[in-house]
Amino acid sequence: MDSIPCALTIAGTDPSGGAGIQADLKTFQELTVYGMSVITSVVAQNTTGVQNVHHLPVTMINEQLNSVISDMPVHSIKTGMIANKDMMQVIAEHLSKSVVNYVMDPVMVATSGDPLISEDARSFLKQQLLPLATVVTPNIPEAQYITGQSIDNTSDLQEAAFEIVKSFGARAALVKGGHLQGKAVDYLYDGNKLYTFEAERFQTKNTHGTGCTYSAAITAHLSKGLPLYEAVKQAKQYVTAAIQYSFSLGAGNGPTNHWAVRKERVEQ
Ligand SMILES: Nc1ncnc2c1ncn2[C@@H]1O[C@H](COP(=O)(O)OP(=O)(O)OP(=O)(O)O)[C@@H](O)[C@H]1O
Ligand SMILES: Cc1ncc(COP(=O)(O)O)c(N)n1
Repeated sequence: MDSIPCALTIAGTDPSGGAGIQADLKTFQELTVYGMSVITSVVAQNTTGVQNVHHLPVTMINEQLNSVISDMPVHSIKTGMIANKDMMQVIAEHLSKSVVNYVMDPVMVATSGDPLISEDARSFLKQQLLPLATVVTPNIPEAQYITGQSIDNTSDLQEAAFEIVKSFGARAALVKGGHLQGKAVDYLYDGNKLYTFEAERFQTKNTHGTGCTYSAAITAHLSKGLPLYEAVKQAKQYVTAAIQYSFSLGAGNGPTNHWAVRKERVEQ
């Protein structure tokens, strides 16, 4: 491996800086990983919701991928918002040739409730992209869509993690319990073992970009060569601190705080 760990995010943008490409690059930077990005859609959004979306032509997404892959070392890849099936097809072609870890955040809807991908993209994601993933990181609505089962408690979360690996072909599934009550519990199933990651729940509405931050932190740790369990463990610590100290910025759901982890490290 080259001396500098390098990670690539393929996702949409957030000009307010809380989610999407911007959240991913902040996370990579904070975790001392060299960050690179391929933009799928330019999204006019902020803490209150999505105002407009402009999808880049598929040829442009393909060319961005070629530019990065032909020249730069890529030690891990994450995908976030991929709005339509055509985009997914071209991204899947690149991913199927790649041998590096692939973290799939199956982004479907923003925290604000605005849909971010089309119906046909959802089904393509489930059938074609999921089997390529080293780990997929659905929240509850996304895990419900993938499995077709409702998730009301932690035992349903565990079942969903098993199901996504056994029936849908992801190598591992991290099903996130952020949308339940009580402790913030997530389950990772890697085909052999089920792991539990538990943290205190903070009473805050400022959760814009938590899913992006978490999956980007996992990607960063994987590009440093950490095994999956350790990468998720450290990423959970990162996202928990980023939520604990999240910013009350904007009129809606404020963003996560990427300095929080550094601040905690300094204070220890
Ligand atoms: N209020 C909270 N306090 C502590 N941890 C939380 C809180 N809300 C969510 N989490 C944790 O944050 C991570 C992201 O989980 P969540 O289920 O919210 O993902 P998501 O829905 O994809 O995020 P997003 O809000 O960006 O769409 C998980 O580890 C979850 O347990
Ligand atoms: C470009 C982009 N990607 C992902 C999300 C989801 O993040 P969240 O659910 O936290 O709003 C988003 N809002 N925008």
